[in-house]
Order: sequence, then C-alpha cells, then structure tokens
Amino acid sequence: MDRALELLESFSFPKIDKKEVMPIVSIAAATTILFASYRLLTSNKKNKQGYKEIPVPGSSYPYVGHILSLGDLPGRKVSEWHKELGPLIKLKMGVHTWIMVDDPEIAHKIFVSNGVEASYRPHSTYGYDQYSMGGKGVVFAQPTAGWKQGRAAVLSVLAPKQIEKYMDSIHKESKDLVSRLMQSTKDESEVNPFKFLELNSMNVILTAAFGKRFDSVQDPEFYRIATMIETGMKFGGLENDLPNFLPVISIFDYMAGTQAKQRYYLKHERDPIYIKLIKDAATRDGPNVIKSLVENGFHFTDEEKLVLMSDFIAAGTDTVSVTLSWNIAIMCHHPEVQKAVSAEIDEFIRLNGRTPVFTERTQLPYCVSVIKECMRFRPTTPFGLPHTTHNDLDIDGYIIPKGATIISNMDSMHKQSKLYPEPEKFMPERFINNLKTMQASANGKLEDRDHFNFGWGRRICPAIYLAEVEIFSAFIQIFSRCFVEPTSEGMPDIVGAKNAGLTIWPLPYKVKFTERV
Ligand code: HEM
Repeated sequence: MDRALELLESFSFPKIDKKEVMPIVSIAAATTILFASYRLLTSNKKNKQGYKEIPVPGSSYPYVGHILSLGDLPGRKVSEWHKELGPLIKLKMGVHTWIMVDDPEIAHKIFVSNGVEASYRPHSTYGYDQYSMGGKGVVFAQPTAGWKQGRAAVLSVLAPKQIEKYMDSIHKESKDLVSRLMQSTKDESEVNPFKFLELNSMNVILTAAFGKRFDSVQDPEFYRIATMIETGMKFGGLENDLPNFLPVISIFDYMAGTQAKQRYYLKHERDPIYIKLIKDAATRDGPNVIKSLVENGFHFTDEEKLVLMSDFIAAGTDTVSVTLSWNIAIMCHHPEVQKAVSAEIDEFIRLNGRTPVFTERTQLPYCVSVIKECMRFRPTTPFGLPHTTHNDLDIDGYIIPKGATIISNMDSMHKQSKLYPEPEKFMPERFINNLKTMQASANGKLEDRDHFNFGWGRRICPAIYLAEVEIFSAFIQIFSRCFVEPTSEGMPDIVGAKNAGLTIWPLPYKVKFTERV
C-alpha cells in the first residue's frame, strides 16, 4: 500500500512505467479486472452492423487499456500507431474510449461538418470539476448558454480592432524581449530563452487583461504567476487525470491526496492571484479586458469572471512562449533561413525606415512562411484540446461512439505527405502561396488551411489573431537585430521534446543572440 501511495502521489502517467503501475492496478483492481477485461474485449462487437471497425493498436492491457503504452511523449507514440493503422484509431484509456484522428479531411468532417455535435468537451476531474468550478469559463465548459456568453466575451475583447489598442504594448514587449536576450547573452555568453519568452507573452496577455506587466524575470510576482500557470497546465494534461480513466484508482487518489493538492493549488495559489488582478484592473488607467467586459455589457458572477480570466491567461501565456521557443531552436539549425529572413526585413527597413508591423506582413512573404513552417514542423500542443460528442457520429462508414473523447494528433497531422510533401524537411517555401493570416486560414475552407495548431470548429482558438500578432512581432524584432547561434555545447535538440501536459516544449536549450552587423 505504501508503494501505491508513493506512486500515486507523483501522478503523471507518462512517467510511470508498466512495472510500476501494474502492482497498484493488481492490488486495486483485482476483483474488477476480469469483469473489465470482458467488457473491453466485447465492446467492439457492439458496433452497429455494416460499419467499419476503427483499428485498435495491439498494446492494450486489461483495465488500463493503452494508458501504459503511451510513454513519455504520447503524441509521438500515437503517430507511430497512425502510421501502422491509418488515420482513425481507437484507444482504450481505462474506462474511456479515445478516438484519435490525424487526417485533416476526416478531422474536418468530425469537428466542422458535425460541429454542433462534436463541440462538447469530455469530462475531466481536474478541468471540469475543479479548475472550472463545474464548467464555468470557456475552455472546459460544455457548449451551453454560459459557454456562449464566455466565448462571445473573449471574441469581443480579442477582435482585431480591440487588439489595435494593445499594439504599441506588443511592439514594446518584443523590443524589450530582444534587448533582454542580447544582454543575457553578453552577460553569460549564452541564454536559455524560455523564461524571457514567458515574460514576453505573459506581459502581453496581462497588459491586455488587467493593464499589468513585469519588468524582469527576477520579479517574484512574475515568478509566482509563471509557476502557477505551469502547474495548472500540467494538471490540465489529459494524461494526468488518472481517476477519470481508472475510477478504481480514485480511492488511492483520495488517499494520496492528489485531488486535495489540486484543490489546494486552486484555492491558495490560483484564486488569490486572479481575485487581486481582477480587483486592481477595474480601477487601473488605460484599456483592459476587465473594463471592456463591463463596457460591452457582459455580466459575469465573480466565480465566472475568475475562471474566464484564468482561461485567458493560462491559454494565452505558455502557448505563445512554447511556439516561439520552438521557432528559435529551429532557426538556430538553419542559418541560411535566418539570412534570408534578415535580408527580407532589412529590405523593408531600407524602404520604410522602420521595422514592419503585422498589417504589412504580406510584404514579408518569406518571414510569414517561416513562422508557419515552424508551427507545422513542431506543433505547440500534442493533442490540441479534446472534444466529445453526445450522439454517435457516422464518419465515412465508421461510427464515432457517443461519449468518446475525440482528439486530433497534432504531430502526425502536420506530417501528412499529401498536404506537406517531404514532411520531415523544414521547408518554409511550402507556404509562400498561402500568406493569409492564420486566423483567416483557420476559419476558412479546409483546402485553404495552412496548419491545424489552433484546433477545429466551434471550439477553435478564439485568440488566433492575438497569438499571430505576438509571434510575428517577436520574430521580426529578433531577426532584425540578432543572429541566433549555437553555443559550444552544440545545437538545441529539436528531435526530443518535453511533455508539459497541454503543451509540448523543446528540451531545455541554450543559444546565443548575437548582434547583427
Ligand atoms: C500559439 C498560440 C496558441 C495556440 C497554438 C492555441 C491553440 C488552441 C487550441 C488547439 C485550442 C482548442 C481548439 C479546439 O478545441 O479544437 C484553443 C482553445 C482556446 N484558446 Fe488558444 N492557442 C493559442 C493562443 C491563445 C491565446 C493567446 C489565448 C488567449 C488570450 C487563447 C485562448 C484560448 C481559449 C479561451 C480557448 C478555448 C476555446 C473554447 O473552448 O471555446 N489561445 N487554443
């Protein structure tokens, strides 16, 4: 029992290997395994006659199903299974069924053509019950009137016209980011850019949301908020929700106090931070989202506002910094691409006497293509956010059963050779004829989409424009002033990755930001 408690205390199944979990399962589930196995083995037979079977990878164990086979990087493992079994596969995740899809055409049919049905979120113990206080806010909410109001509010404060209000601050943050990266390189001769990128994206989103920012990565309050966000992202990872997959484990979870830890985190770390930020924002000078919500006639209870702002900050910080972190690591590997990017920016500066802004992006087709290709080459999230359906869906003769968790596998979806020839090669030119904004592309026809990082259908990321402006601004500032070079330790590792729950990070790396001459 002690062993089981010890293991459960450090919940995170990608880190647990088969040898470690089997004893817990066998202790906890001894009496249920036979029954559960019987149900798993017979459940496929319940498919309606005449429908094709969705392939199931072989490495499934009684009761836990595929949980133990996913490894440290579930997205990569699922990509291997897609290669072997095709674009739709079915996983058994304890008592839940996951349908994984990596073909954009099929994903479009599920999430867009059947958008009303497929816009639910699967239940999660942490995300739904605890984090969102029973489905408040947007991210974990079910598509009810409350979600519609929350989403309408987010869309209204993130509309391109509204973002204009924050454009100067976004540009200032990008310039400060580059100064810090260059200064740190001078001081230490190398730098791990991650904290600086986090400060940049947090400042943008905190300024927009609450009119608040930090001057330095050393600021203890920045550190506190960054840690709070990272912890939340980790708790929010689908794979960290074991009691939801394995109800028999919830007794151990209860005893090990994992849920109590999550409640403690929310009550004593997350909530006080947001309560103060929201209160202070209401009386702060200048525009911010808290004031815009009132001006635009939205009425939320205190709890709804807290979860909404928590969604806003959590979804808007790490996503952008992780994307930029991959971008810098990839660029370090491609000095020839950096030279071409710098030449394009220099030409713009020669003609206009200043660096370009987002609305001038079509004058920098190669830069736009590089930004898109980095996001295709190393997607920001392994699985986007999961959807579910309340009714069976008939997709090309397959039945997606009601209640199944439906997930796009970002890794292999962005390696489809019919869409992206030679997908393992980093080739920015592939996007040179698709310079639409990512927002227009994501909300347009399937054949016009550039990539799928922002998800699908009615739940598609509502902040694409802001994300794109931030990424463009930071990219232009970095490569107008710097050359990104490897340290004496060598190139950043862009093959390995770190599973951070909802996002997937490059392994920690250091590079040099040297001044361009
Ligand atoms: C590179 C940056 C970003 C990426 C890759 C990204 C990706 C995503 C994805 C994959 C989803 C789920 C879509 C689906 O369910 O199919 C999502 C939802 C969401 N994102 Fe983003 N996002 C980014 C930036 C942002 C920013 C800056 C914000 C906030 C200011 C934000 C706020 C949200 C919200 C509130 C949702 C939930 C929408 C809903 O459930 O209706 N995201 N994002």
